Amino acid sequence: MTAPLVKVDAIVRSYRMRTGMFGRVTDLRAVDGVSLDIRRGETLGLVGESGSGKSTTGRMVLGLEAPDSGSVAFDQAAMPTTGSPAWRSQRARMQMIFQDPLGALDRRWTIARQVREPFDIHAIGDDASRAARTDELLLSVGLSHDQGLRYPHELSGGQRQRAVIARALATRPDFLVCDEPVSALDVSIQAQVINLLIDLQAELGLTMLFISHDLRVVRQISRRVAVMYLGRIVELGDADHLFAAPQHPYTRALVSASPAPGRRSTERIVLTGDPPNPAARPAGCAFHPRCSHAFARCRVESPTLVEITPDRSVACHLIDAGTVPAAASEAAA
Ligand SMILES: Nc1ncnc2c1ncn2[C@@H]1O[C@H](COP(=O)(O)OP(=O)(O)OP(=O)(O)O)[C@@H](O)[C@H]1O
Repeated sequence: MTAPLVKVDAIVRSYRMRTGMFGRVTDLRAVDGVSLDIRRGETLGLVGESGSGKSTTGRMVLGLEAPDSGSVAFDQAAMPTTGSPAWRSQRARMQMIFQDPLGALDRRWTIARQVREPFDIHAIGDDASRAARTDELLLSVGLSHDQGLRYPHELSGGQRQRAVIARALATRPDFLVCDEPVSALDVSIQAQVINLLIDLQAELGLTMLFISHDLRVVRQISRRVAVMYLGRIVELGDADHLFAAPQHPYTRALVSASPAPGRRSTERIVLTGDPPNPAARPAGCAFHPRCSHAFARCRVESPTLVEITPDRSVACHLIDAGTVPAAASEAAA
C-alpha cells in the first residue's frame, strides 16, 4: 500500500480560557490525541457535534496551527514550521475551503480577479495565459466568464462557494480541507456543490478532508469516515460499512438520527445528557454520561482506538468486553 498523503500522529491542542465567577485560567483540550492517515485520492469525512474539535484538527492538518504535541506529516515530510518559507511553498499544495464564502472573498474585487490572484502573486504565465486559465477554472466549477466579472455580492451563495473552490484549485493543490463547505447553503444547492467536489476530486485526483456535523452530507462524499467526540476519534472506518453497521454507541446515535435513503430505518436513539463540553471533560470515557451502555470501567478508564477489523477502529470498552450493542451487531450481520 502506498504511503498516506497526510499522516497525523497523536496531535493535541489546548487553549487557555477563563472560567467561573473568578475567571480562573484553565486549559481547554480541544483535540486530545488524534491519529489519522489520509490516503492519496480519498475523501476522509470528519464528523461530530459542534465543539468536538473538527476544525482545530483541520487547521493543524494544514499547519495553520501547530499542535502542542504530536505531529503531522504531508507527503512523508514533517510539516514545516507555520509561516516559514518552506511552509508557504507547501501551502500551495494544500488548500482550505470554509463555510462562509462571502467571508473568504474580498468584496471589492471581481470574482475573476480573485481566482487569478495566485497566478499574479506567484508570477505564473503571462497576462493572456492567466486570463485563459482563470476562465478555465471558472468553467470547471460551473461559472461563466461573465459571472467572473461580477463582485461577490452579485452572486448567490452557491455561486460564491464555487468561486472559492475555483480559487483554491488555482495552485493545483493535491489536498483540500473542506470545513463545513455547504452548511451555509440551501439544501438544494448543497447537493450541487457536493457533486461538484465529487467530480473535481475524481478528475484531479484530489485528496480531501471533509469536515461536517451533517452525516447526510459526509455520507455522500466520503470514502472513509472518522467520528469525533470531545477531541478524540471514537470510530473510524469505511463509510458504507460504518453507516450500515456503526459500532460505537455515539456513532449509532448519530446514524440513527440521520437514516440513509433506501436503508431500513432502525430505532431512533436519542442522545440524552449535556452536549460535549471540552471545558468540563468527564473522567473515563468522555461519552459515558450520555451512553446507555456505560458500565463501571467506562467511568474511570478512557478507551483507546482499537482496530476491530482491517477497515474499522473503535474506542469503546463494550468492544473490548465483547458486548457490542445488539443493533450494531444485527446490522453488521
Ligand atoms: N482559537 C481558540 N481559542 C480558544 N478556544 C478555541 C479556539 N478554537 C477552538 N476553540 C475551542 O475548542 C473546542 C473545539 O473547537 P472546534 O472549532 O475545533 O470544534 P468543531 O468540532 O469544529 O465545532 P464547530 O463546528 O462548532 O466549529 C471548542 O470548545 C472551541 O470553543
